[in-house]
Amino acid sequence: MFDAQKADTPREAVCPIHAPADHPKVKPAKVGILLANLGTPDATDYWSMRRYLNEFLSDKRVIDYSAWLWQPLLQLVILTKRPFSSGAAYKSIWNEADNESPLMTITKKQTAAIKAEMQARYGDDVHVDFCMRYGNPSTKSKVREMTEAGCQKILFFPLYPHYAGATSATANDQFFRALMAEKWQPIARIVEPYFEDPAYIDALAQSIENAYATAETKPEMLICSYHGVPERYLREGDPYHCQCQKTTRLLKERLGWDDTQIKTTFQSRFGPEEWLKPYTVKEVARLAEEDGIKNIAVCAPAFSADCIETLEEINEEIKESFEEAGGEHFTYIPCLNDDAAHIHALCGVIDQNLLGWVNR
Ligand SMILES: C=CC1=C(C)c2cc3[nH]c(cc4nc(cc5[nH]c(cc1n2)c(C)c5CCC(=O)O)C(CCC(=O)O)=C4C)c(C)c3C=C
Ligand SMILES: [Fe+2]
Ligand SMILES: [Fe+2]
Repeated sequence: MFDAQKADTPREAVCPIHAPADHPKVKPAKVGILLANLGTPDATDYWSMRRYLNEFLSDKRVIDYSAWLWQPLLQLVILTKRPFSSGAAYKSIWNEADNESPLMTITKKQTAAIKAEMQARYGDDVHVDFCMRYGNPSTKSKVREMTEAGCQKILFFPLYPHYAGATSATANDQFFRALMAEKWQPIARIVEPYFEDPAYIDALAQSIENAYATAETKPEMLICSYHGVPERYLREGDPYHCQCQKTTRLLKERLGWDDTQIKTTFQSRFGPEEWLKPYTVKEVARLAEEDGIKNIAVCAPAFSADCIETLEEINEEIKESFEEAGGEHFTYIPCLNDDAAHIHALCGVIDQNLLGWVNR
């Protein structure tokens, strides 16, 4: 005799007497771990670039101007030109072998490594996958897949060490929108920013120590170049700037350095507003011209994976700016990507957030 009081899950509590014969099959409960990154174009041609940039730059969390003012400018001016220039920049770093952008390739590798680690710890109780905020694979499609696979709980993990409205918050918004479409909404948790996590700081420090140990000539200064946001966002309450400054401080302390050896800068300014300063592209030129610094290293702690902003903007444009100003040696230190120490740090963050949901 069916006993609803003894049923383990609410789905089992569907009374067999009253449930119709075609009642959806109940799947064993699983926990979904959904990693999220920004998104990237599907290809470098004009229309693929336009679709991607349109979705990205129409997001009010990214550009918060009134749609009445912004949309005509975006559709009629920016999206007629930028898809060409950005497409050319993507072309210079494109992963031709897999016909995808580096951000996509690296996110796949990170997901596979985290999946292996999580399954070793928790077996088939966990289901690991990734989605993107813009473009493919969409957040909505992955939430659907996870629910379909029997995930009654989902841990959503935006792969940004720092909180910013333009990154973590908009990824979370998209996740919540996806949940709105679910008939039986899974229980959800969101992972908080992990920039202070000692294992993340340690992984960053190790990558810097390795780069310094193998550099031809030891860099005189390390530039921590973070993606910028309009300076106004800080005044309006976005904590991103403070979290970046703190990351550099924690890194400096972990490396046992002083203020002359490490510096915070911000890159990727877009549009006419003032963004967070100093701007990386100007600061590296100033260091070479005014301070006579010949040898620098640049790392990008705001990015969990190498992408257009690091491989093209830092390692091509910013490098050029340094060299044109008289700099001689420019070392780009890659993002943590799928380094073992990074995967270990990310899995540690996931473990903390799974407490009470799974047993080892
Ligand atoms: C225009 C406003 C933008 C804000 C604000 C912004 C914040 C922001 N972005 C990242 C991370 C990434 N941005 C990437 C690309 C990218 N960013 C913008 C604009 C803003 N970003 C544009 C227009 C683009 C596309 C490329 C271009 O045309 O210049 C990427 C890389 C994606 C890839 O496919 O490689 C990442 C990652 C952070 C962390 C951030 C604020 C904290
Ligand atoms: Fe960006
Ligand atoms: Fe850029």
